[in-house]
Amino acid sequence: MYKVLTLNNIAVAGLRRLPRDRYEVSSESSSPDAVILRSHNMHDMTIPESVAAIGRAGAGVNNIPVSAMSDRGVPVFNAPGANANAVKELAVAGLLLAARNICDAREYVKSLTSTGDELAKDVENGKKKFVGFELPGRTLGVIGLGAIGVEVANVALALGMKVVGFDPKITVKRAWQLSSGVKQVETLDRLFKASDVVSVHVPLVDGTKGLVSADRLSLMKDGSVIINFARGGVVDSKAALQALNSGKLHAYVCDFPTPELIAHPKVIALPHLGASTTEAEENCAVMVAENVKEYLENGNVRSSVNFPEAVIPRADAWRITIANANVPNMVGQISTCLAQAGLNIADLLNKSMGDIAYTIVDLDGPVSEETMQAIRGIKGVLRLRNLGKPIS
Ligand SMILES: NC(=O)c1ccc[n+]([C@@H]2O[C@H](COP(=O)([O-])OP(=O)(O)OC[C@H]3O[C@@H](n4cnc5c(N)ncnc54)[C@H](O)[C@@H]3O)[C@@H](O)[C@H]2O)c1
Ligand SMILES: O=C(O)CC[C@@H](O)C(=O)O
Repeated sequence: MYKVLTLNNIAVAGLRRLPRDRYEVSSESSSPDAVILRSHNMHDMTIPESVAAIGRAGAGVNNIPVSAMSDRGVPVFNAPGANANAVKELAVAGLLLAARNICDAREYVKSLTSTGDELAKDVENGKKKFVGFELPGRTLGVIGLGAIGVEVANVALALGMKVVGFDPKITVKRAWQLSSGVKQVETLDRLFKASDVVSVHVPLVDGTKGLVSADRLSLMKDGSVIINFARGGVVDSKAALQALNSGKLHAYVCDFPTPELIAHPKVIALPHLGASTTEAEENCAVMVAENVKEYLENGNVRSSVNFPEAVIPRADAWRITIANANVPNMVGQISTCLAQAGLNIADLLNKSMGDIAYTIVDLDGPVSEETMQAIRGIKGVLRLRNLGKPIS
């Protein structure tokens, strides 16, 4: 029986992918084989040694100690693209909320107590305070052209906007998806100078902390808009508040409220709602449950943020998997241990990503505990798993 600890509500459609005859899924477990979560902060918890895999039912992994897990030979899986449409739709909604002053206008209408002709007068008199702007001809700058950024850029073009994008590490897959109408800019400063609206879609890592800074905001035209459905830390919120006060910014739309942001009348803050649709929650849960199951049962790695993609279809063989430091002669030493035990290798795959290498070995006989100990003793081996024969 595999034990899976859930740290947030995970859509039932995903949990159903973990059959009850083989999986015990619970929100309390002291020795789980895997953890599945959404935004729970794992940095503050002690992660049991039993954990062999972590699955993030979403895109961002800044709530998970990924580097510490790599040191332990534990893959962290996420669900790339599974919530991109949901975030795109909310980013576009945010753009329209800001452009047409919809939140303030709604507040105004809610405040009206008049009726009949008086109400009609209040409506007509009040609306001049909420005159907005239209999108065609305005420029949207998209920072981060990944699963979400590409969708936001493409839909903005369809709405008649000019779109400029910045992503020095755009993948070939995303470049193919990006409309040819999106203009690439070479530097962030150029993007800020060119844009009426900037939307950020980058992960929160050291290099993106405070990326939307006072200096960059100062390059924008007066009355610009920042949209942040990435992470709170990507925008220097003090600088954003100052820019709102000076009129440099017309609005700051963000999914990550702080008391200061909530208190400001020009901030449109939402409760981390980007991925909160039934469809996105199900897509993420299904993708991550499938990938965690595939790793637990077959050792295959798909969509991990710290492990290389590594898949060997399951044959009628005994399988071991080894996560190790990406240094020379590891496969040689592992093969020697197996040869000394008289085991014949039927198939072997060795892949690496950064400092981590991962090896799947299919053998024509079972691996004894003694051989497992010998492999575990090789310097650089981080984690060894004996998966036996496939579950029939
Ligand atoms: N509000 C929400 O509910 C919600 C939902 C999903 C994702 N997110 C956030 O959005 C982020 C992006 O999601 P995604 O699915 O598009 O991820 P993704 O990995 O597909 O795309 C991220 C892109 O950012 C680029 N990038 C990284 N650093 C950059 C930098 N300094 N400058 C420019 N580009 C840079 C990468 O090359 C990549 O193409 C996630 O990491 C997460 O933090 C929030
Ligand atoms: O799980 C959520 O609701 C938010 C997910 C989102 O922040 C992500 O990074 O995918």
